[in-house]
Order: sequence, then C-alpha cells, then structure tokens
Amino acid sequence: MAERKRKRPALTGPHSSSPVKSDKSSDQKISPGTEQPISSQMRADGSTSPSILSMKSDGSMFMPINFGNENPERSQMRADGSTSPSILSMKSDGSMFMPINFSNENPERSDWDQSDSPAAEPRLKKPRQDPEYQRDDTGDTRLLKAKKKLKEAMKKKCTSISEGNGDQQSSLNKIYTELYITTGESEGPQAVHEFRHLERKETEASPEGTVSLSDIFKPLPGQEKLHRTVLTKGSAGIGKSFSVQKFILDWAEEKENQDIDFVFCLAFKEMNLSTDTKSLDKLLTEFHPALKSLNGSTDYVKTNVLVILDGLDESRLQLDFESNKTVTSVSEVTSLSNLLSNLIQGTLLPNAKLWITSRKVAANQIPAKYVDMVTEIRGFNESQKEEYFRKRFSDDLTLAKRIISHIQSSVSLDIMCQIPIFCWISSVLFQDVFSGDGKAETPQTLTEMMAHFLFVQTKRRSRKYDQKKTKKKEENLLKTHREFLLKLGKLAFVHLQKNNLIFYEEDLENCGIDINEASIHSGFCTTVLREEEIFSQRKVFSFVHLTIQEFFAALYVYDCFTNKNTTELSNFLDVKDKEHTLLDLLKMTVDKVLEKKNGHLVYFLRMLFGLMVETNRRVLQDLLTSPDPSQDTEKKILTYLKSIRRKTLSPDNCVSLFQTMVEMRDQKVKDEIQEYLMLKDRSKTELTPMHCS
Ligand SMILES: Nc1ncnc2c1ncn2[C@@H]1O[C@H](COP(=O)(O)OP(=O)(O)OP(=O)(O)O)[C@@H](O)[C@H]1O
Repeated sequence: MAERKRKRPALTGPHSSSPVKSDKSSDQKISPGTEQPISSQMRADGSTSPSILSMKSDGSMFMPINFGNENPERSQMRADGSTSPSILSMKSDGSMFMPINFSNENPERSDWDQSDSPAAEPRLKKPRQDPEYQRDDTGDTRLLKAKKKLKEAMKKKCTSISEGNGDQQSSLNKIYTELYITTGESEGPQAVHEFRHLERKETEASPEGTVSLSDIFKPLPGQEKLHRTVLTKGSAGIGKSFSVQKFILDWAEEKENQDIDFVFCLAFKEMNLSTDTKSLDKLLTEFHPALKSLNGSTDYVKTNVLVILDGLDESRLQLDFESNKTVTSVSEVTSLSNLLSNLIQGTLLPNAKLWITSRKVAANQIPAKYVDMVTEIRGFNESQKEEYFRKRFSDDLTLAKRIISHIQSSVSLDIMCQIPIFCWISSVLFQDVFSGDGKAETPQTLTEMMAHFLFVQTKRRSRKYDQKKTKKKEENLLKTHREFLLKLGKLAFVHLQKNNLIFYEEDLENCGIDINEASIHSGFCTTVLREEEIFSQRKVFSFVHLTIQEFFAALYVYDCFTNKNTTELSNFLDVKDKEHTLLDLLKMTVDKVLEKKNGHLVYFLRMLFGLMVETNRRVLQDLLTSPDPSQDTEKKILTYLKSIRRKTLSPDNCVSLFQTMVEMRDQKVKDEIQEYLMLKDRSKTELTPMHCS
C-alpha cells in the first residue's frame, strides 16, 4: 500500500550544532502584506506567459551518440528563443487577499523567544509598518517564527542519513560528495553511464554546461531572468534524493540560497499514502508541521517559496494537465493529483520556485512547456568518485586507496561506480572483501554486483544475529536464509508492480514475513517509524533503495520461473491455463515490461535476465536453481531480444533492451558502438535507432 524509498532522510537525526549565520534575508525578503513581493521572480517585461521548452529535439534521436553534453543549453530555451522564466501575477492566488488571521495574536511567544539558542535569528531592527508586523511589538513575526521552525525541522531531518545499515546513521555533510550535474540533458535516455568513460576527458575538461547543486535556481551565464521550474533527471541511484537532502540542509544551515524563505519538500512516495482531498496549505502543513505555528494563515505564499517534488517516478498519481480543474488558492480543497498538476502548471503558487526530480523514464509525464530548466545528474566523475571513497573511509585511507585502485582495475566496475549507489554498494562489498582474505571478486554487471551485495549483507546479518553459529550454517548461508530472502523477493515484486515503495506490517505479513525477522535483517529492509504524524503514525518498511527492491523482485520471479511456480505470477503474466517453458515466460516478461509507459520495471527486467547468466549468479548458487542447460534458454532469449530491437521501439525501450543485453554479457552492440566511435569519418556510417539511443 505504500511505496518505498531509496535514500531516506534520517527521521531522528541529531540536531546539527553547526554555527548558524545571521539571516540576512529575513528582513529583506519576507514582505507580508505588501503588494511588492518577491521581485526576483518577476519577468522584467511583466509578461505572464508560461515558459515553453523543448526538452529534446527530435533530431537528436539520430545524431551520433552524445555521451557528453554538446549542446546543453538547447533544452533550456523557450520556443521564442528567450530564456526568461515564467511569471505570473502574484494576485492570481486568491489567498493573497485573505484577511490576516488575528485570531491568535501572539500565541506562542514563549516558543519563539529563544534568544539564548545558538540558532536564534536576529530580531528585525526596525518595526515594519504593515499590520502583520505591527501586531508584534518586538518585531518577531509568525512568518519568521515559522521559517525558523521549518529550518530547524529540516536541519534535524537532513543532518544525518541512513544509507542502508538501518542501525547506522551517517552525517550527510561528512559523506556527501559533489556530483556532476549538467544543464540540459544527455541524448541517450538512461544508458549514458555505460560508456561515459569513452569521453570522460572531454566532459571533465570543460565546466561549461555544468551547474552546482546550490546554483540550480540561479540564472545561467547570459540568462537574465530567473526560472520557476527546474526538472532534475537522472537514472536510478544517481543521487537525486541525496541532492535534494543536501540542498535543503545547506539552506537550513543558512549556507546557501538564503533568498528563499520557505523550502517545502513533498516526496511522491509519501504522497502516495494520501488518499483524501485537501488544500495545498493542508498538504504542506501535514508534511511540514512548522507551518502550524501560522495558525491557519497562508501568508507564507507571499514570500519566496521553493517546493520540491521528489521522485516523480515513484508517483502513483495520474497527473492530468489537459482537463484538470483549475485551482488558484492554496486554501482550496481538491484531489492531490489536481493540486500537483496546478502547482506544476503554475496556477497554484505561481511565484514559487518548483524543483521536480525524477528518473529519466518517468520525467516525460510533465509537458515541456511547464519546465524552465532541465538539469541532469550524471553521477560522479573520476575525481569525485575517489573523493567519495576517501570520505567514506576517512578513518582508514589505506583501505580507501585499495578500494579505489581495485575499482579502477576493472573497466566495468569503474563505469558502474560513476553511479553513487554502486559506490555505496562497493564500499559495503569491498570493505568486507579486503578485510577478509583479500581475494576480491570483480563484479562485471549490475546483477553480479547486486548478488555480491546480497551475499555480504546476509553474511553480516548472520554474524550479528544468528545465535547458534555452526560451520555448516556459515557454508550454507544463503540456503539457510533462502526462505526468508524469497519472501522478501515476493514482497518486493508484488509491490514493485504497483510502484509501492513503502509497506505496512500487514503487507509483510501477507508475504509470510515475520516482522521481527524483517527488522533485524537490516541492510535490506529498514524499519522507519515516522517522527512526524504525516498521515498516520504507523510502522512502515521499505527497501533501502529501489534498486535493491528491483533486484529482490528479479530473484523472486527467477525462482518462480525456474521452479515452474507460475500461479504466484498470474496477476503479472497470463499464465493461467497452460504450461509454459522458461523461454516463453521470459519472452512474455519482456513484452509486458516494454508495454509499460513509465518504464518502472526496466531495472527489474535487466536483473531478471542478468540472472539467466551463470557467471552473474554464481555467488547465489545456494539460493537459486539453475535452468536446464539442455534447453539453451540463455542463447535463445538473447536471440529474441535482438529480434525485438529491429521492431519499432521508443528510444527508452531501445536503451532498456540494450542494457539488458549488456547485463547478459552480450558484447555485440557495445562493440559496434565502440568501433563507430573509433572511426575517423563517422558521417558515412549508418546507425540504427538502437545505436543512437
Ligand atoms: N552526492 C552523494 N554523495 C555520497 N553518496 C551519494 C551521493 N548521492 C548518492 N549517494 C549514494 O547513492 C545512494 C542512492 O542515491 P539517491 O537515493 O539519491 O539516488 P536517486 O537518484 O534518488 O535514486 P532513485 O531514482 O533510484 O530513487 C545513496 O543512498 C547514497 O548511498
């Protein structure tokens, strides 16, 4: 019923003790009651036209593979050639004219009076003339108070994070490593990282087209006006949610973006839990109880607001931009999907900044005309990757060095580690390997990497919690835990189909999982007890990262396929009446996944097919059954994949199939692309859509 998460903010992290700078913006930007609000967001020409943006020209489809970002700013231009942001009359929001709420003149003075707190903000030097300020003869206002409370809450939420070992929290500032972020987007939907090394020098040499996280709302060189909506794309585990968390933390710690008064973060995976209608004000307050101190006033809409919508790909809402009901007031009650589509269109909170993050395959749900700037997180470049390991193992730099050189010794591992989630998995994996006998295995594919990860986590869990350890048990580690691991696989698969990433206790029980066992199986499924009462204070569970849920789902389906246990899959494939061969089942799965528009099962497909290859699953031999070798299924399914690629496929699907073949260690397409890139005169060579995508 709920969805899951990939990186999750610590809900109970300690309060940061970092010094808080004085809030220079607080007496400048908040202008409640004035008719001259946040001028920085206004178009100089006063126009109210929405932005129009071509996210990807059709032409790009058949251009030579562009692993870099040859024309990064193309996608930021409006159709009229201007780069100006959309802007809208402040007055379009009915709430602007709501009477100021005098019902609670000075309700929580004592809370606000925290002048002894290190985080206390300086008071306003001069009393302001507008009524909202006059009501408070000390100059403290409810807005300032709410802003301060919000910053404190955000700091608490974002200071530490759980990266996977449920029992261990890390400081975000300590482990956060700068990411390579470009403006515009790469041409290939999501496979770019597979070959990025081929042109790494080129991209790293030029900072052009790159943007720092804290600058995404600042105008680009040559761009005079600010943009309202930024869409940040990136593949799974590339660091989107981590970036969101870091952006918020820097704001809350008053290090960056102090022109923004309120930062609200709405994660789609959490919004999926909300079923009732509500106003935007109610939604924001549910997610950010700091707003409660405004006692119902919606004056914050007159300040500089940033709303972050994180993880669009995790959304189960149908966003309708064509025939949705127009909503202009934050107090108007409507459905959640209506609220969000109006927010994205700019009819709701027209003056707010909006930041949407999404995996690439799901990002096209938002019409280009509602996006002013596209950025893409491309993961770590060479030096950032090394920096990551040095930070993670700052107390053992020799280990960091060994891991870095080990990763660099394998081309595929090196490429995989451009994606931060794999740096994390590698650090878990190689910490274990290098503290053992030193005979490190070098995973070559995503599936193999995940298989090693599962093995290491199971071993850790066993060391920590298994009371009666016997040598035999250790040797048959995966066999011992097989039943539990496959139940987790079932949970992963059942909910992946529905794009559910957060589960309740009853969801676990429905899959036969003992809650206590799930809780101690940290590293896979972490217990999260919400600190805030968002919708209900209930125990919720999620896989540490979506990629891990996808891998578990693949394990489960692989097991069902190879053991002919297809009754469990009848909701997924039409397998009721007939017995099907493994090859049939795999073919049906490809067709089913390619049918899906949002691409949310493609990583599952990739790893399911990866498991068909013996080398990828050798570390899991006690857990999984091998297919009958006489059927030659591996070869036949590869032939099938190659035959599909000749049919008309979307670029995203082409890439998914390509990645699936790479996962099955088929080198053909990869070799053809490399050959092409070596050519002196590429113009004479004809490329297929598969190569281009
Ligand atoms: N900048 C970073 N510094 C250090 N570690 C990072 C960074 N970005 C990501 N990571 C690591 O990668 C993991 C995945 O990152 P994150 O959850 O942000 O990815 P995502 O892009 O939101 O993925 P998905 O689309 O699957 O949700 C994090 O849990 C963390 O371990």
